[in-house]
Amino acid sequence: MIEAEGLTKRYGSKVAVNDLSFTARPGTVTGFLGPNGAGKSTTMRMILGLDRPTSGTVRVDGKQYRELREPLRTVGALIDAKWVHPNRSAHAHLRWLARSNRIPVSRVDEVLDMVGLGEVAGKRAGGFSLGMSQRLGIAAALLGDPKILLFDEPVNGLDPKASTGSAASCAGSPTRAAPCSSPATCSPRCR
Ligand SMILES: Nc1ncnc2c1ncn2[C@@H]1O[C@H](COP(=O)(O)OP(=O)(O)OP(=O)(O)O)[C@@H](O)[C@H]1O
Repeated sequence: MIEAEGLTKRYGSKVAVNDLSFTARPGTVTGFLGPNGAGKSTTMRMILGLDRPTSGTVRVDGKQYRELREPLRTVGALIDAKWVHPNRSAHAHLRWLARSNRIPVSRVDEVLDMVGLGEVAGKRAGGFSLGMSQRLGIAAALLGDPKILLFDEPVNGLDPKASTGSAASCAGSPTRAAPCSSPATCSPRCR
């Protein structure tokens, strides 16, 4: 579960997120909807401790992200698919993530196969297309088999087959709309 209370982020005089409160409950697909610049990515970065709120709190399973001992086992995230050292192979990138969270290295091969990158596991991530990078980011999010997955525009660059695949798996999930607490935030039913 993710719980935000009065979450606010200002960059100088710019208010990126204004007094946002919401609960993203287990077994639901919760979406952040809003125009460009509405504060969706900033909200996700605050959930993951990559941005510090100006005020308010956000907790993942009752804790701040930085308090999670092996965070990849609780929450898997894809925020920026190009955040990978370009000279590392897909396998090497996932290996260090796995080791940092005491995840068996055997899991690296599993998630690479899941996202269809098994055949290019040894290739430099810097040479990947956007869609391949997105797949690698999704593999990283799945690495710790977490209960919570947090994705920022995950189908950017994915081919129709991959995009439809994610929609199909979504269609089978139990979903429930959570209350909207800000114009920029709501929880649509999975379509
Ligand atoms: N590091 C930063 N420094 C200054 N302003 C920032 C910073 N990060 C984001 N902003 C500003 O905060 C606002 C919200 O940005 P954010 O990236 O969260 O929007 P978004 O809803 O994810 O947009 P998009 O749909 O285009 O991805 C924007 O006005 C943006 O310019």
